[in-house]
Amino acid sequence: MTTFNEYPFLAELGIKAENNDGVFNGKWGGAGEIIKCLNPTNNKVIATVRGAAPEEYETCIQAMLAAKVKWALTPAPRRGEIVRLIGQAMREKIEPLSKLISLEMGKIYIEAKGEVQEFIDVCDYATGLSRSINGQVMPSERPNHILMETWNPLGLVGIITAFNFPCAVLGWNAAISMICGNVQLWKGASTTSLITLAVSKIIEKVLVENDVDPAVCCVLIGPGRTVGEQMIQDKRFGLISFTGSTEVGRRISSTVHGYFGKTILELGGNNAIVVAEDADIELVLRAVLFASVGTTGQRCTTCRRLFVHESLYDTILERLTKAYKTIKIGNPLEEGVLVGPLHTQSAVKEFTEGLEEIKKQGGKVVIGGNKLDISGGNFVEPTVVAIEHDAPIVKTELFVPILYIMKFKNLDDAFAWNNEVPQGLSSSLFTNNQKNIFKWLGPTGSDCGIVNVNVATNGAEIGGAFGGEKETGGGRESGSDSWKQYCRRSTNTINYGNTMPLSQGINFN
Ligand SMILES: NC(=O)c1ccc[n+]([C@@H]2O[C@H](COP(=O)([O-])OP(=O)(O)OC[C@H]3O[C@@H](n4cnc5c(N)ncnc54)[C@H](O)[C@@H]3O)[C@@H](O)[C@H]2O)c1
Repeated sequence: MTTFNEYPFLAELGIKAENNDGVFNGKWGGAGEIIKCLNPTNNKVIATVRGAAPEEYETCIQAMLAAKVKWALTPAPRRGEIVRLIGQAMREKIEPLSKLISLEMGKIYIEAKGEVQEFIDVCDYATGLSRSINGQVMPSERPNHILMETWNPLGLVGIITAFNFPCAVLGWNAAISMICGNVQLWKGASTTSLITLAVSKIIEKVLVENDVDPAVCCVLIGPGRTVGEQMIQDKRFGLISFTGSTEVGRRISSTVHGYFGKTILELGGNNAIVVAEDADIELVLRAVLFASVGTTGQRCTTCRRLFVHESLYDTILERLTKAYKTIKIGNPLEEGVLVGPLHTQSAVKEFTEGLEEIKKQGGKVVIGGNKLDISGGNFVEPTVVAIEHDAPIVKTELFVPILYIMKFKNLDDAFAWNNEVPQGLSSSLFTNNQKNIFKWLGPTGSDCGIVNVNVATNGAEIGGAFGGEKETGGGRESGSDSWKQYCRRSTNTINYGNTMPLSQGINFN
């Protein structure tokens, strides 16, 4: 028995109560394991999906290979128009899709809607970009020669995504990859299979209605250990774009780089906010609350470490504690709720075991710290812990709403603490002092991929390149020049003269 009938919006997205097909190779199928899609608010089954059987993998690859050339030869602005129509189709389904994201992933409705909006925004961005992806022309040292570069598609792109952004991360990748002329295979997290299905159906409809081979966007639903492994070991992919944990990212890096394949790796974060002596406290409090409890602490950019100047520490701790007390925890589809459940029961275990370890390492719970018994779901209290900056646990990413708060005297120490962890995704400094700002942005400042001032660590806009350094993987997605990663660059020298001068003045006669 599923709880499907309680959610009328599922039918609007083309989802059935049982045995939804979990493979799309231009046609829908699925002959593998049955996946039960759970609602983290009560751990009841919403619907079931039949995942991919191992042999169905090759049917996707063959369909993609068959679709590849025509798509690569379609003019980029036409590809951009298709992406625009996908964005439009997502706009039309924003309400049911956002409800599904809340239901299956567990984030609150307004954040889910923001996630779909992000997908739409990146489609609009990619549409514009489809008329401006360009190479350079450089001056040649030889007479009657032109030196330039061209950017061509990579062919097959594999996109493996995490549970926490089950819709937007596909958009970041697929919209840009499509305008670059690639065909894609998407494997979402199996715990968010219904979202993968719903988004794929929206894309399929646009492709079919516009006479594009729907195998341009194929889908395989199934676990990482089967489907994911098949993808990362397949040299036919020009790129594997992976979003997920550093642990799995390490496996992907060693496998794909082992055959000199290309990757985009968007891995774990351990993000800090540094509050300088002259910071605007009102801004700090608003930013810290959103950054530490938003998405129940399950954003890669969640603020996990808060370094506060000693002169502000007591005030900030007191006001933050007050604010934490007012947070409404509950069903993410209910208005007014700010914190939904954790995504899985194993995340609840990570929370409780994490807190035990924190206490062993000298951490003191200031507020929160408990598992909550609400409707049989995966609820926990957002938690603040006072601890030393260099406790080993502070250097790991616990993917739950636990915020570490630490006091500093000297801003240089706080900058060093920001950089002392293995991860390097996002960081923010709160200050009104321009010397602090430029130091933070400069060579001895934050070593992260995202370095902010007076805004939270999370909530990035799509126009910038998103990603991080060190164990966050080094990849960049979405805006700026991230599109280049979805292309093969060639440098071209063209001789339009009648002689053969050699570079570096070499005379070879
Ligand atoms: N840097 C970023 O942009 C970013 C964004 C979102 C999430 N994340 C990170 O993702 C993590 C949370 O997500 P998660 O728990 O879904 O991560 P995860 O690593 O457990 O899973 C991510 C994806 O990898 C697949 N996978 C697992 N094993 C695989 C294998 N051997 N081969 C191929 N694929 C495999 C999973 O099925 C899933 O689709 C956190 O660490 C978070 O910081 C990073």
